[in-house]
Amino acid sequence: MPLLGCIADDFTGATDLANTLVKGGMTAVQVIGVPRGPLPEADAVIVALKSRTAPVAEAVAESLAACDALLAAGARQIFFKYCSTFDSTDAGNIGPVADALVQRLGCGFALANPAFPTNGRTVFQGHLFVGSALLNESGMENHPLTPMRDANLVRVLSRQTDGTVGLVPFAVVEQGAAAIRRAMTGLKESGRRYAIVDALTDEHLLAIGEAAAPHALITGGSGVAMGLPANFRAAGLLPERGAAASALPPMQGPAAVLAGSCSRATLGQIGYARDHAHTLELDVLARPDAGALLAQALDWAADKLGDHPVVIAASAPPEKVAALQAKLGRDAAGALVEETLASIAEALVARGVRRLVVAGGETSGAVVSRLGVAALRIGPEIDPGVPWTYAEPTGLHLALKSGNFGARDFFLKAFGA
Ligand SMILES: Nc1ncnc2c1ncn2[C@@H]1O[C@H](COP(=O)(O)OP(=O)(O)O)[C@@H](O)[C@H]1O
Ligand SMILES: O=C(O)[C@@H](O)C(=O)COP(=O)(O)O
Repeated sequence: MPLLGCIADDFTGATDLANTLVKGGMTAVQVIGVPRGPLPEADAVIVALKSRTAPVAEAVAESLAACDALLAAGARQIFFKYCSTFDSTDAGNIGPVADALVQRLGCGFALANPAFPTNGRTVFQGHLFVGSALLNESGMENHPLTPMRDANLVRVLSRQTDGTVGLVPFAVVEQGAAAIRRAMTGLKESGRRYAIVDALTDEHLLAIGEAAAPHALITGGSGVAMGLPANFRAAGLLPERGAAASALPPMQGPAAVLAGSCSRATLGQIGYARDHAHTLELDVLARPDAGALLAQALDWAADKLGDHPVVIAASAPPEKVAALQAKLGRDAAGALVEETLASIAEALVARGVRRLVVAGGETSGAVVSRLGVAALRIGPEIDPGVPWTYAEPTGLHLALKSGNFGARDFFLKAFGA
């Protein structure tokens, strides 16, 4: 019976959250899509949805179905995981999904906190920073699907909900868990449905997690989940599990990287890979045809597959992304690239690839769905927020890298190359 039931709005986000919980000593399994049968045995079950950019009604319906399955399995607390850069549009989907969950759980209130200080995401006076830049000056203003043009999360979330949004500011968070809990209770009693909670450090996140122990619903990035294992331990529900929480079968076999993220970090990682691995950069704009791009990639990879990774990227800088979107429309451009990379993944696995890194949340969703993966067991961390996973029933090792995560050498380092 899971202690914590999680609903993640994309697949990389789900592994990021699972990774945090495993590091905190919980066993965690990521299931792909709304569970249809019995849930796997784990302290935390993370349902990975591809709902971040889905139509609002679909995102809400799937999230509620996931919530119902988790509650039916006995989950004691629900966590709604979204991006540490609050990826969403004014239409949603963070607000509408959170609204639906608040209503389903009858809790009237939830905190909202995307901070992830280890990866440079902090929240101060309700404003989200990426490193030293405000969110809207961090490169996220150019995201292909969810451009973030306002760093004030109170405002951003207010535009997505008919509830009201308050703030638990830094000065309160600094005082620790009891003060944070009092502030959240005060906001709830004054009619606020949400509180954006400031956090600059892991200590802040641990205090927020402790303060939220009695909450039915927590919403945020993986950072705010850091404090949750201790709550279950303090309640006598979670035994000490040590390293057993992240053990996976041994990894071996041909290696590949597929990149569909156009984030600054991923573009940098592709730049590094150019000098250290066989790297193919697909020119989707010149040839917007999934079948032709698949044929090109397979032809190129034919004599290169082996223990040293091959890297195949559709990623492009903002002006090229904008040009493809102008030609095809935003959603069709994204769907074409996702279809292309999913087909390449399927063909590479058929040709023997056993270890695969996928860069990008939407991209990972497309690839994992195509590969027929039902669940991911979480293994050791490669870089903050990105673990190796073991995909069942396919027996592949997969690392789903959030677009913005990972060091510049991530695509080599993941394979020890
Ligand atoms: N060259 C390109 N032109 C237009 N869109 C692209 C291109 N390359 C990738 N995309 C799309 O951009 C989106 C990137 O989103 P995602 O995979 O979630 O990355 P991130 O993790 O950085 O958010 C995907 O829908 C992908 O298909
Ligand atoms: O919280 C995060 O930043 C990640 O877990 C995440 O959700 C990233 O999504 P993508 O950048 O779309 O991979």
